[in-house]
Amino acid sequence: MITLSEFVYAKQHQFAYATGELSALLSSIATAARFINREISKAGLSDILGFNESSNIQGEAQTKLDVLANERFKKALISRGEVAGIASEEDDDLVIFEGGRSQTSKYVVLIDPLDGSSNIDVNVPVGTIFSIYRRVTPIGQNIAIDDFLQPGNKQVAAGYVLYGSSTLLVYTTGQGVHGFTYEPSLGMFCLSNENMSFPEFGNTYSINEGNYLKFPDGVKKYMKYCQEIDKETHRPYNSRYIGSLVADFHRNILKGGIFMYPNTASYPDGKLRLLYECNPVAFIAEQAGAKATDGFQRILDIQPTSLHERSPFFVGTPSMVDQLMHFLTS
Ligand SMILES: O=P(O)(O)OC[C@H]1O[C@](O)(COP(=O)(O)O)[C@@H](O)[C@@H]1O
Ligand SMILES: [Mg+2]
Ligand SMILES: [Mg+2]
Repeated sequence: MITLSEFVYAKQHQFAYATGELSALLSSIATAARFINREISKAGLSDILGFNESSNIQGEAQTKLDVLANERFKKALISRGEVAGIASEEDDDLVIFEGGRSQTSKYVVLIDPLDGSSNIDVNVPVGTIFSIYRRVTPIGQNIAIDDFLQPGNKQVAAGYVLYGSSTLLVYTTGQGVHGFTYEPSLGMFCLSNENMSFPEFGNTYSINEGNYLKFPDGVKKYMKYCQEIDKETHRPYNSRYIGSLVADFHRNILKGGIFMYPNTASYPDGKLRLLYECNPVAFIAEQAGAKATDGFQRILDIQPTSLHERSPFFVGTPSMVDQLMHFLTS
């Protein structure tokens, strides 16, 4: 078995930047993920379920696990010298690390500490999503918002952790997508899925059909297309929706398929957050041979303007995204 740090070390010559920095960053994320995995696996026996008496800047009630995961990832990233600061779904503003780090450390991390919060209390898979950039502000100056508002095509690494029937950490640095399964008796993430790639063909569509009446016409037409009977094109497709982006995406990267969260009447700009949900998942998707768009442009080319901005998100098997785009643009 090859552990995460052994694999990253062996591959470090592929990482465009200084030796060891990436493995340090990934191992701090793995450390926090191990802790969260332990808390989730025994959640029913502890008081970790339910809501905290707080809400985040998006007005969403924070679950206790949202808050715990946020604190745990911050603690793990602060303990490393490479990170100058982070932005998190659960923090209204940037978290600039002290002790000179803001002037000297090279990386910033954007994170969704707990993805799929609505599924925590019902024992359905949830995740963590992270995105890593090199700072643009010169060393010696304090990092600022511009270091975080970089387009997704500038990411140096991205990944997710899926806390499911088994726990996986999946990441990319732009040289393919690799998955590591948590081995509890070793307490380590071990290589289980090297060079992951989307199957060429997909027959699963994933969308919250409960919002059907609120969807743009193009999305409604595409859903009808998915539901039509046509043996030649393997339709009707299967409809699968877990309600945790990480879990829905992970199923599709293994089996093929398309995930869609359009703009709706309730979320005119979409629900998912560009910086710490759409961009990292889009980077992984493209590295695995898939496509990711907001319905008009490549997600990774969007120039962000605010930390918690939302975006419509369509990601998956290229032929399925192309078919959707045909309905969205015609
Ligand atoms: O319940 P809805 O509206 O379908 O939304 C589900 C989506 O919202 C999310 O839960 C948002 O993420 P958070 O749980 O991190 O806020 C996604 O994981 C998921 O894809
Ligand atoms: Mg999320
Ligand atoms: Mg979240």
